[in-house]
Amino acid sequence: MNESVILVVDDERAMCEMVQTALEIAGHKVITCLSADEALQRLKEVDIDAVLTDVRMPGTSGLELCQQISQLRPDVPVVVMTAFGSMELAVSAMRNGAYDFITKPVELQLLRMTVRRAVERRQMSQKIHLLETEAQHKEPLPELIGESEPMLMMYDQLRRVAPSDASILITGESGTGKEVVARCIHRLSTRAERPFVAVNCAALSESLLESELFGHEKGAFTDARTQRRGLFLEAEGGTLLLDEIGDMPIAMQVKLLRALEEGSLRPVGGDREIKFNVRVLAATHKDLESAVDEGTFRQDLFYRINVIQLHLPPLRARGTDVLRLANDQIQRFASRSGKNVTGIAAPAAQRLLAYRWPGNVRELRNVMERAVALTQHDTITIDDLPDKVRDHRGSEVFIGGDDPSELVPLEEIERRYVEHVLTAVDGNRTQAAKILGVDRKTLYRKLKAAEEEGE
Ligand SMILES: Nc1ncnc2c1ncn2[C@@H]1O[C@H](COP(=O)(O)OP(=O)(O)OP(=O)(O)O)[C@@H](O)[C@H]1O
Repeated sequence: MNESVILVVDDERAMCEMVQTALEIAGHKVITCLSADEALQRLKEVDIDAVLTDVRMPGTSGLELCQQISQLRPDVPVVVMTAFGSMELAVSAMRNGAYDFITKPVELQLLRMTVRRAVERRQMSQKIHLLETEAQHKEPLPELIGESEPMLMMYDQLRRVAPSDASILITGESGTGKEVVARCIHRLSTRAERPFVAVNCAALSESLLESELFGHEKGAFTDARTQRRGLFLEAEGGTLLLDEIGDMPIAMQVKLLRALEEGSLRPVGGDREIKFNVRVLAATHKDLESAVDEGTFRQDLFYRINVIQLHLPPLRARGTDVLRLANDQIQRFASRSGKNVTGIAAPAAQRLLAYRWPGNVRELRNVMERAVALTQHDTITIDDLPDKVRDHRGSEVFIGGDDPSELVPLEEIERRYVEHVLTAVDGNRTQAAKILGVDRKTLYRKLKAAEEEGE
């Protein structure tokens, strides 16, 4: 049992001291309070494992204290000390949420036993809660396919951050599923019943982007024949995803930051400020920190949107998720086209695992759509795969032939081998690091370098 903290509440100082000594001998840490109000304050400040309280006290009574703790901190067990013979008081304390009672004069052996039981109960229920939330956090999410270790870690993080209102920056290569993740955050947030709106900041010129986001008044510019509300106001109460934020023109970045800081915007051509209540998510495949260094992305905006970062691993780091995703796509495309295709033949599966997927899940989807359309079998074969996938030799060949033009640098061999090991262990980095004989930090560094190279 870890060292536990017991809060002892009694208006008699001598009683507090006696109980304190007895419990400290038993290895507990003890905090004493002379009133219930002081105890409630301490409960807010310190992680208390159990409370031991007198019932009759001036001001807030021990019974009221039981009631308040059972509402505010139902996880903290309360043991009441009642005078010998006042059984009714003990019963009403239990009705008010007390966990147990002991009678005064306190028998020290019994006191220690009762307190130990209360502490054990709390630690047990904490453990159960932890296990329950861990299990829940690691469960896959319905929108996302993938059970590899890096994806499970991402789901865990996503579930933790979704309910808060914080800005989240979703990073990852193109086609890794950043928009799907943004929708998922919205669904798990308190804003789920309100709109989710996404805009691609790279697709619009600066002036169009401003009117797209903030709206415009009628006649604000040549084409503005009618008034437009803009996406911020369309997303009112909900979530706005600013996709490809790394490509937002710098002048627009200034206007966006101002709007985010003030929680209000001014439509193009308008002269009034309109308040909005929108959670902003941003996504990018670019390294924004480097963009800040290069002066193409404003540092103040970076800090504003990067409160929490969720990183999506590239598909090549997700082990056998490639096959899970491929099978899902096959099912979709087969049922759409009415073809009877049910899976992937083993040699084709090997090629899918070896290929680097620079376009990630989007590229895989296109490859599977084509394969389902082409195949004349009930499983996808090597012949149904495009040349780039079929001919990719990936990690099968570590050393080329004798032809010097086929030989590759040592670094490339290392990268291929790291990927090969990661695929074999289904993306489990701890296991991969063990096999490779490096610590996890070194492995992370190597993966990051490989990821940057792949971009
Ligand atoms: N884990 C996943 N499970 C199922 N489908 C996925 C997953 N990840 C991505 N997809 C699908 O892959 C396609 C690309 O995903 P998405 O548009 O979210 O990627 P992105 O990272 O936002 O790309 P870009 O950076 O180019 O905007 C979509 O059709 C999406 O539904």
